[in-house]
Amino acid sequence: MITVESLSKSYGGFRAVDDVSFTARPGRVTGFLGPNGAGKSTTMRVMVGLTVADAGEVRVTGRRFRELPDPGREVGVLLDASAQHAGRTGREVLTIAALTMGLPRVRVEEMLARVSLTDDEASRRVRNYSLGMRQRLGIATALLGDPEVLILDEPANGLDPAGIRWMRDLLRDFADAGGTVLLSSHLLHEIEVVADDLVVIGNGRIVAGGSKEELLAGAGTLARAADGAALAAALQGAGITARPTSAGAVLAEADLARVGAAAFAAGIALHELRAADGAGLEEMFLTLTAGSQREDAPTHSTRKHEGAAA
Ligand SMILES: Nc1ncnc2c1ncn2[C@@H]1O[C@H](COP(=O)(O)OP(=O)(O)OP(=O)(O)O)[C@@H](O)[C@H]1O
Repeated sequence: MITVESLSKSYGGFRAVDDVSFTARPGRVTGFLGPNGAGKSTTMRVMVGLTVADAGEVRVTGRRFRELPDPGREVGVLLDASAQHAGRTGREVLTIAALTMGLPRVRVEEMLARVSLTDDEASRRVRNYSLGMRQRLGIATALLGDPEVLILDEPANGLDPAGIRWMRDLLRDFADAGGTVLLSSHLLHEIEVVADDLVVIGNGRIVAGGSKEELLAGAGTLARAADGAALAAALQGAGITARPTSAGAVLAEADLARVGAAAFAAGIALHELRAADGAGLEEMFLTLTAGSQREDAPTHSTRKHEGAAA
């Protein structure tokens, strides 16, 4: 369990994190979602004691991080996969971490196997690792102490599609075994597939939170017709809040039957009518974080890091 209460952090006069509160629960994968610069990394750094908050506090398994007697065995952390010492081999990185935590060396080999780093790769220096290999090594370090909680900042960066699938399965298994997972991303699709709960942050403030089902249920109905503008106008005429999406459809805040009936009454043939699901979630994400998006146009594939995948 991770509990964040009224957390605030400013840099100079700039409020990077503004009165943020949320909970990440055991047995669930919680996706921490927001555009670049929203405050995700700052919040996570405060969680693990790397940044001091101005106000509020974070409890991990009931205690502040600095009060945990054996933090590596309770919380697995991956904030920056490139922060490992470049001159050490992957196996050395894990061995040092294992020794620090008082774990047997056999655990190192177990973790290398768990993250699919081969013997040859484990013997290479980290400076020669690809970003995806660094992420795998970072995950291995996070899992080393068999923690209850995982805190991962953009863990899918640099992973290829098979690696992203592997990461999802790993996080799912971890949560299904009763663990708490908090993972951040600025890519909605990456989070949408794996997360049970979502916390959306924009401009340092929480703008939405809840289970994915709850958020999807509030996402409405997606309808498409030859003339999207005419459809939106007809739905609005019927008292339904409706707006065109970036993909040329209309997103309506009403159930399927009401939207279908309104289109029928207006003599508009629908090409598509379905629960908004992911499309609605994407619209919701862009709307909720509109004030903090860097681009006016809804660019869905904003990729900060090389190799980041949707
Ligand atoms: N040490 C610092 N000094 C000054 N400003 C900072 C510092 N760290 C973060 N910020 C600012 O705080 C804001 C939030 O940054 P943060 O890294 O938490 O965002 P983020 O949501 O993790 O973004 P991204 O998805 O791009 O990683 C940004 O505007 C950033 O420039």
